[in-house]
Amino acid sequence: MPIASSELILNPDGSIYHLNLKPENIADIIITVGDQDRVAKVTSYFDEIIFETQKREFKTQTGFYRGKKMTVISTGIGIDNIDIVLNELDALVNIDFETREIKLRHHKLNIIRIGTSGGIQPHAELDKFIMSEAGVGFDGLLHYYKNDITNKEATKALHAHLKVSSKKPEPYIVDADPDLMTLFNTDEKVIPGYTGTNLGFYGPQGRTLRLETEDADFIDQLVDFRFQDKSITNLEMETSAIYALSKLLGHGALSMNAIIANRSTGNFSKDPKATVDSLIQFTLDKLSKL
Ligand SMILES: O=P(O)(O)O[C@H]1O[C@H](CO)[C@@H](O)[C@H]1O
Ligand SMILES: O=c1cc[nH]c(=O)[nH]1
Repeated sequence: MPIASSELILNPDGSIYHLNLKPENIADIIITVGDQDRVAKVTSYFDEIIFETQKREFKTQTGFYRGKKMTVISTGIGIDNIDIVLNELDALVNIDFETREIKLRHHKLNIIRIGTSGGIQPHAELDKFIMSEAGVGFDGLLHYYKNDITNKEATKALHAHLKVSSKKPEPYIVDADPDLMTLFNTDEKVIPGYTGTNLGFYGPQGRTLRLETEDADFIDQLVDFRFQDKSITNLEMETSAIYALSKLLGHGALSMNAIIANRSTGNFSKDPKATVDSLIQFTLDKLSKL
């Protein structure tokens, strides 16, 4: 059955609705960044850029780094944009836009996020790189999809540990791609950890400016959580959904996080741009060996 034009929406030029991309515009290695200005920072290290486009916050450039074809795309901030970016990237490789049918042979992408994040454990120090071994989702997106892809033991341990308002979405934990983790984990610069993802920067990450939060000890509860030898090291706003949708759609995913704030010490990086630049170069070097 062809997918209806209200569901798979194509622009008049045949590109997909939000991303403005056609299947031939993307590589199998996809780097996602939140900030649209970070796209050009990544591709400034490319040997060649062969394609670029932008619609809203979704800026894309495709090119070659050390002979490897890669696409860099900005997702903007938040889980809602990840739902769009992951579904549309998958459609580009796994749905035939002419027939609107799902292709018989599955095409796998490797999706690597280069993001910024706030450390919540003392060892998630400013300007370090956290490799997310798992995404801990407080956002609820996964519950809108039929799924059986969570790390069940870790999720169960988190449910037993957390004491928060029942009005909040049920948290879920999804593991990173093991092959991508092996590629990135061989470097002393990398700190492995579980990355908490939530649907806001202030209240949902336990920040109070003028508003009081419900569950005032939420971050303390996250700091104290342990599963085997794992702890939640950092918080940001995309990783859990990237991991969840990648796993559901059969793609590999890994999230790399530049720690620019540390919530346990109350400090912010003196030079976040330099830290992000260093993570970009580190990630590109690793991906050139994929
Ligand atoms: O720097 P990026 O990749 O946008 O990531 C982090 O920064 C934004 C919040 O400032 C959120 O998107 C969060 O996940
Ligand atoms: O604390 C932080 C820092 C960056 N991004 C976030 O989402 N949280």
